[in-house]
Amino acid sequence: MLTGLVDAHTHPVWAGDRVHEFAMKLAGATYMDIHQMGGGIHFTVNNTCSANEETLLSSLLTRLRQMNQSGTTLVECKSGYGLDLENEVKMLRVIEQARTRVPLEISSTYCGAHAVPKNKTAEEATKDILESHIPHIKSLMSSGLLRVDNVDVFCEVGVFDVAQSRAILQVGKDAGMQINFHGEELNRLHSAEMGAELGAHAISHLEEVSPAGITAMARSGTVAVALPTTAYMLRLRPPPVRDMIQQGVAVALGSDFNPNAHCLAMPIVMNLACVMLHMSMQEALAAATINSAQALGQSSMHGSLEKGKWGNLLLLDAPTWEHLVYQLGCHTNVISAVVFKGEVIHEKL
Ligand SMILES: N=CN[C@@H](CCC(=O)O)C(=O)O
Ligand SMILES: [Zn+2]
Repeated sequence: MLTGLVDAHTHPVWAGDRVHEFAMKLAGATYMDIHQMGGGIHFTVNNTCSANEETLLSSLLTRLRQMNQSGTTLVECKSGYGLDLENEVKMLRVIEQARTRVPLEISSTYCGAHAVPKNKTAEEATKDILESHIPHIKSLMSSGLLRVDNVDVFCEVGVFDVAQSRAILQVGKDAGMQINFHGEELNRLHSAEMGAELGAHAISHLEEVSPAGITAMARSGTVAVALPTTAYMLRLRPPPVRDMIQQGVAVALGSDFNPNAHCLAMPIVMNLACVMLHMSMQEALAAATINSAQALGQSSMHGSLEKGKWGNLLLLDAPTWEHLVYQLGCHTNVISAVVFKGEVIHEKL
């Protein structure tokens, strides 16, 4: 028996797959080549803006149920393929509706600063987010129509710079959201230091984090969310997880499920973390449970089997728990049942 898995970073609300971009990347295109050509996030934004709420909800529920069957009992879900206020709120509403339809806990994230919309500069988009998006979302939160747990930005060259990201994250925090953002993925911008200074709960990616950034995160108690599927798909240098652990940073794991990294299964992520990020199986288990719960500010009720916490657990059909990590791609055979809040919600056929 193991505690339920916690997926600390996903983008599960979208329409239109990007299998054609997988082919382009295999032929040598980089993530940013495709993004700058108007593909990548922009391709998904076009398709997601054209989709209605019912279509988005239906595909989201299918994805969440697949996560359930792979052992996930708490998952972070981002908006970020709307970019304009109307479509960002549409995505957040879809996530809100999913909360009562699937037996798993959702931590929702407003990620309106996921890319710069085609008709705006980054500066204009930042102003729009600060003056229009966040105040509107805050009012929906106050009136009980939406619960939004986290605020996110993609802080990257060609997307939002450190000053713009700082402003968005601070205003999101002031509106009652936890700071949890994409930093130091493709270029070293020292956003880890900025996030630590703002008291970020978590920073994801961190492939390019500096030693000073690691020290700052250790000091502020900011959780590092490592995303091995992204480093694998994009053939990036993996984040320096060993240095982080040694410096006392809690490392969590996320599937980063999105049209670029189509992986819903935390046991696969744990295997990749062991091989690519040099984590032990015990470290990967802590990262995919209690540390991920901490990244989402939910470790008091999730992430371990303890008196007073939710009864979220996996029953395994294997000689030892390590088989969940070791049997790459066979996790649905290894998991014989998933229990959420004390109820069996999935059983192996
Ligand atoms: N890096 C930014 N965001 C996502 C990718 C989203 C996409 O490519 O659609 C990530 O975490 O990997
Ligand atoms: Zn992401």
